[in-house]
Amino acid sequence: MHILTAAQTRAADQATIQAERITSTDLMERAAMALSEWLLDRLARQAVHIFCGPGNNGGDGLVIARHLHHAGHAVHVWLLPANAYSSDFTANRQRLPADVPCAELDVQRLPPLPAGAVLVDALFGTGLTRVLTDDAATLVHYINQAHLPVVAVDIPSGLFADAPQPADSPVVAARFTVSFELPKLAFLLPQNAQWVGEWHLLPISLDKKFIHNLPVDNYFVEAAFLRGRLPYRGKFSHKGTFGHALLLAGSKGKIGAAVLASRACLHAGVGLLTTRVPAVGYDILQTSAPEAMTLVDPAQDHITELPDLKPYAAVGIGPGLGQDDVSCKVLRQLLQEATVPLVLDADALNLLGTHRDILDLLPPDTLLTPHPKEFERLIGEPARDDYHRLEQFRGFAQQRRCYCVLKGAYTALATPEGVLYFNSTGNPGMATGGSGDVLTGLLLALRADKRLSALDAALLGLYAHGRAGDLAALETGQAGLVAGDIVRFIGPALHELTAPVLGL
Ligand SMILES: NC(=O)C1=CN([C@@H]2O[C@H](COP(=O)(O)OP(=O)(O)OC[C@H]3O[C@@H](n4cnc5c(N)ncnc54)[C@H](OP(=O)(O)O)[C@@H]3O)[C@@H](O)[C@H]2O)[C@@H](O)CC1
Ligand SMILES: Nc1ncnc2c1ncn2[C@@H]1O[C@H](COP(=O)(O)OP(=O)(O)O)[C@@H](O)[C@H]1O
Ligand SMILES: [K+]
Repeated sequence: MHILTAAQTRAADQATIQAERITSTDLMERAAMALSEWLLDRLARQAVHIFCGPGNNGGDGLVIARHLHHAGHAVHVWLLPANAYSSDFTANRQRLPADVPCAELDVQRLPPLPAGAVLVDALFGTGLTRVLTDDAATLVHYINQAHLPVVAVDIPSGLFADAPQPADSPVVAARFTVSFELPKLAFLLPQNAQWVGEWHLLPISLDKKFIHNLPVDNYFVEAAFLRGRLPYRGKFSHKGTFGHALLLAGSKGKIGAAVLASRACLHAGVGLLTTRVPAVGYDILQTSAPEAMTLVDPAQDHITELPDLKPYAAVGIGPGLGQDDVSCKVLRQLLQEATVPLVLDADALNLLGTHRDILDLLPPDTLLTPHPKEFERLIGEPARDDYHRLEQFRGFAQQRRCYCVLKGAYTALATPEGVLYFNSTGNPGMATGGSGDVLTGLLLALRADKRLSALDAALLGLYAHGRAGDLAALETGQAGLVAGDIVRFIGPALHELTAPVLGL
């Protein structure tokens, strides 16, 4: 799915209006009708108080008021006074049945809101041009202080769709944000979670062709985008077909990371896996991942030597590696000698951050999987906010010609071309030690599979990792989920994305 800017969203509205030969009032009716139905599916008998601004977001609120009223709900409409109103606002103000209570707000004397009411925030949407002040700001504080459930129409009022706002700007804190057709960048960033709440998208048949042709550099990745991209396993395949991966992982006290990454790699369909561990990990790995071949390092506690790379189709390094100087030498040598795809995680990334000269050795198309703290160490500069971090991230992938992952609730992938793909799967149960090691193993298996491009391997891996976590959580609950549970569901998650055998 494309992630559009506010300006592109407006253009898509206009294109739809022209292509379908409808009026903007018709499109508003369609959008607000969909939102009314969303509300009607969830409302019991609560009174609904709808706050409407002067533009089309407020117009949506008026349409919603009409539909809820016709459905028999007690609705109160509150209008924010303004000098000018959009024409669709005015049209729908006239269409509001006379028996719906509707009043202009006097922000000096705001009415008490009844306990148990549901609030609908239709003050400002994508037309927000500046930070809210004066009456609008007072109203936002009043809504937030009511501590009642708020449903935001399109976007919480006061929040920019695709840019940061100054700290302490007034923004409605919604429990639900219900938007139309496509997600907004603002929904995907941790700094906005307190306002956006749980977000939902409603289809309103915007012009697909127009949207498809818009130049975008942010995408939201769902199953439909990936389904069928993982090639099926041909009848006469053998283990060589799926590649032989090498994993360098583990140090004393962190052999579990090597185990988790190895098991994930095996469950993701790798043909053969060799895992290099220090001697302390030999028994552990052979017992807990017997399908992996173990290549024991001469040193007891850290990996100190790089094995011959010739047999391998891809190499992963980092989980539980530690940051010993000798391991750093191994990393340096790997970057200098490798001619196959690389996956770098955890301590491999931390080592790149502390030995910045090795960064210049990164082979093109290397896949790096930092979480935000590791990313900060990697680039050596803290981000001002989540938007700034995304731009650092995009710039890093472009400058280093690599694929970089930024892990989180909506894990992002940046490509060497500077395009960002946000993953849609995963849940907070995965915020548990070892989940990232599982991702590394999974990605390593897909990078060892020569049938997949670097981009497809990364996108499929991120999606399948989150999906496996979602399937696991159905069984364990989120709190009960541990990283090993994710491994058990990698197979089913990948199966959902696999092309049908000889499918047309
Ligand atoms: N996407 C879709 O597919 C569809 C979208 N639709 C809906 O349209 C919404 C966009 O509507 P919109 O363009 O009329 O803008 P909106 O958000 O109502 O605000 C504009 C008004 O606010 C004002 N204003 C701005 N900033 C301000 C500030 N800081 N403080 C005070 N005032 C401020 C601005 O005035 P001005 O900047 O000129 O002073 C103007 O009066 C969109 O979010 C969705 O709900 C559906 O109906 C159809 C399908
Ligand atoms: N709230 C969340 N929602 C979805 N996925 C999450 C969430 N928290 C963590 N994850 C996922 O779990 C993994 C955690 O990785 P990482 O922080 O490297 O863990 P570790 O170092 O313990 O292995 C990442 O893939 C991340 O996207
Ligand atoms: K709104």
